[in-house]
Amino acid sequence: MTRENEDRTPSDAELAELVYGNNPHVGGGELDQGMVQPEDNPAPDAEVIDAPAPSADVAARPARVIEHRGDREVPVLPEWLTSWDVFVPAFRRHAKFLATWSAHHGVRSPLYTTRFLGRAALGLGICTKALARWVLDSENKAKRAALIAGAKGTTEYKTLRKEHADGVRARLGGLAAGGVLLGVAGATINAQAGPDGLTVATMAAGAAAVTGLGIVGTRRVAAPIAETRREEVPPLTVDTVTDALMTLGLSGQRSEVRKGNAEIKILRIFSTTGGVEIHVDLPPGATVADVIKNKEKLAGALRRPQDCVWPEGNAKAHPSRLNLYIADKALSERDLVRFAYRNKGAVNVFEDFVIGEDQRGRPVSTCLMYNNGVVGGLPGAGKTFLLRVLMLGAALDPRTELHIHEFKGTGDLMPLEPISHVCRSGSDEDDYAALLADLNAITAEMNRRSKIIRDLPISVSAEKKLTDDLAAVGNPHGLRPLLLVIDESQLPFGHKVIGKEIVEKVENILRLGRALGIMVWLATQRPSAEAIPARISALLSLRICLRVGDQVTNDMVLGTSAYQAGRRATVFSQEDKGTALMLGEKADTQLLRSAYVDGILTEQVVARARAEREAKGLLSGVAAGEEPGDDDYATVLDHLIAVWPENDPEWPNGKVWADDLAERLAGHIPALYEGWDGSQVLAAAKRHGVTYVQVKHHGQNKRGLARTDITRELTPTTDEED
Ligand SMILES: Nc1ncnc2c1ncn2[C@@H]1O[C@H](COP(=O)(O)OP(=O)(O)OP(=O)(O)O)[C@@H](O)[C@H]1O
Repeated sequence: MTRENEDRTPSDAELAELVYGNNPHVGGGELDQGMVQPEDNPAPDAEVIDAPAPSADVAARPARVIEHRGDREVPVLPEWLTSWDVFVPAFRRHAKFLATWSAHHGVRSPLYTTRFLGRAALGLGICTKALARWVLDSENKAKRAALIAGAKGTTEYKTLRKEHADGVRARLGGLAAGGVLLGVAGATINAQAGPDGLTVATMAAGAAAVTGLGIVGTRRVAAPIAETRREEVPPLTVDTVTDALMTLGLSGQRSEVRKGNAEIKILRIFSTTGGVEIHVDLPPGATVADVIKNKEKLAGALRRPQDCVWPEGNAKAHPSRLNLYIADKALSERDLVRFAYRNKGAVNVFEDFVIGEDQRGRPVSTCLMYNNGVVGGLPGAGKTFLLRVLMLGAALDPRTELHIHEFKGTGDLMPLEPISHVCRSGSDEDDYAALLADLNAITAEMNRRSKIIRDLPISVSAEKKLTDDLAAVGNPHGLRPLLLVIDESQLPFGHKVIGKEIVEKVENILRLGRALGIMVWLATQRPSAEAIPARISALLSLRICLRVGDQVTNDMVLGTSAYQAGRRATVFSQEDKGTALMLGEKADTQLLRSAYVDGILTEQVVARARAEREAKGLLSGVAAGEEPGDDDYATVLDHLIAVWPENDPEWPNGKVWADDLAERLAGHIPALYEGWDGSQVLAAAKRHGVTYVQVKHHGQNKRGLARTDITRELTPTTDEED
């Protein structure tokens, strides 16, 4: 629709008024980045369709575009002079180059000297020959010979010969005079400065002569004296970077056109911590995502390993502003990342804490509270180490209650037992049962918290969630942050008997526990649909993907189409241990090199954390000796015998229905067996080699177990006794 008052094209003055409004800071001709330049964009000839009429109100407001004028400040000093972080690495890099360059050529200097003397000898030959030719006027020899041949027998012949002889004599005289002059100069120096002065002067003249002759000889040979190492890596100049970006065919919809490439603008190239940074404006139509997708090609074109080339966007500028960071060292060649809290420092789980660094060595932080997460990666990629970093962060907030279930069975997380409420390692039936029991307990705690928080007045709990203040040490409701960690989650989730129930319970905790201060972290080496069922995956807000083998696994951890979008943890090599892509903390994926925390350091930090918990009376569960630790190796068979007397009067034939046994177990250790039915008891017994039997009782025939089968299984064989 065309409005009445827009039937005519606005004049330049009107356009300027529209754009500037009455902004006192913007002068008449000061249109800048993002603004319409009247001379560049003459008023359109066509009708303006549906353009809003400038109401007095709008015209009075400065146009929105003015807010995006860009940075008009010009840095006074270069960054390396104002930033210690930039200066030190740049200085180190140059000093290292100078030192290695000097050593390289110093070692070869005898070779260079010999080569130069050889070339000086060649130069001497060249100069002597040239002098002889000058004295004998060899240049004109052919011309002279022709003249002389033509004038043979005439007086002119004699004249010509005489002229030549005179010329030669004169030049010889000149040479002799030069010699005499040299002699006189020598005698004068001798008289003035003595024999030592003469020696010095002779040597200086000799050195000058040898240098001169060497230069003459070198010019003839046309090969450099010094051996320069051919640079494998081209320097980062405007041309090399532009050429490399050109290979990506950025704005070309049709690759043969690529006209936008002409508009790649390199804005700055400068040294920064650990490398070089390049700011680029990509051609219109291309975005940083296009470059990130083609990182591999770009690295190839820059002749650098992929993990040295890090393209990033600059959200503050515009989607086509590329900040390209080229690291000096590949990730795997860098030093291990130190744990920021190794010796001192506390963590508040409601705030960010440092878990590692990124490709530029900048600290990477995360906040555990109100987040649930997953760590995925191939075996040996560094999952357990990463989990340890997260758990130590939680441990250093003495309020946090740790519930650790590690199903790999290697005890990697057991160093955290002294501060944990629950800490188990292994994948026996009782470990699965213990997880289920713990999930039940956490669910009960979750329900308790939800009631407490619901009943709190708004003035105390405005957001109706567990806050830092509500969880303060000594709060009357016993509210504490709670961290549940399940390492190798594919095992309990895939458990034939109780797997489904575990998944349901975890899903429920993920869904409702977040706001109530319950944080869940899963780790798996097989991030398949079984390891992280879709309903659970959808509830995980932080995703950390270490090295994975294929696109499917990559996308399981980082989300659908992550691989397509260039977020590829498949590019990490075996050496990139502890290096991951992290999604969730920022709008886009972040690279994370996690801090290196081995068993010894874990123990040290745990000792510190335990001391603080002890001092504040915050030890609970296994750490406080309230629950059996994981050195209780009893299995379901031991528990069955405990509830099954040898001569059970009710079951005289030594066989009992499974349902009855389930009830007895639940009464004996409710934390483990609460809610079990007969089939779970039979499945658990089967894992320990005891199969079911049919049991007739009171006229009914049901599945059950025979006590003798259990005792046989529990009796050590002769070999074991040995
Ligand atoms: N952040 C790190 N920096 C350097 N090296 C690391 C880092 N994290 C782990 N590593 C190295 O990688 C090895 C394997 O780590 P980890 O045990 O965490 O792997 P994993 O993925 O849990 O393996 P698996 O799935 O087999 O249990 C460690 O022994 C350690 O040497």
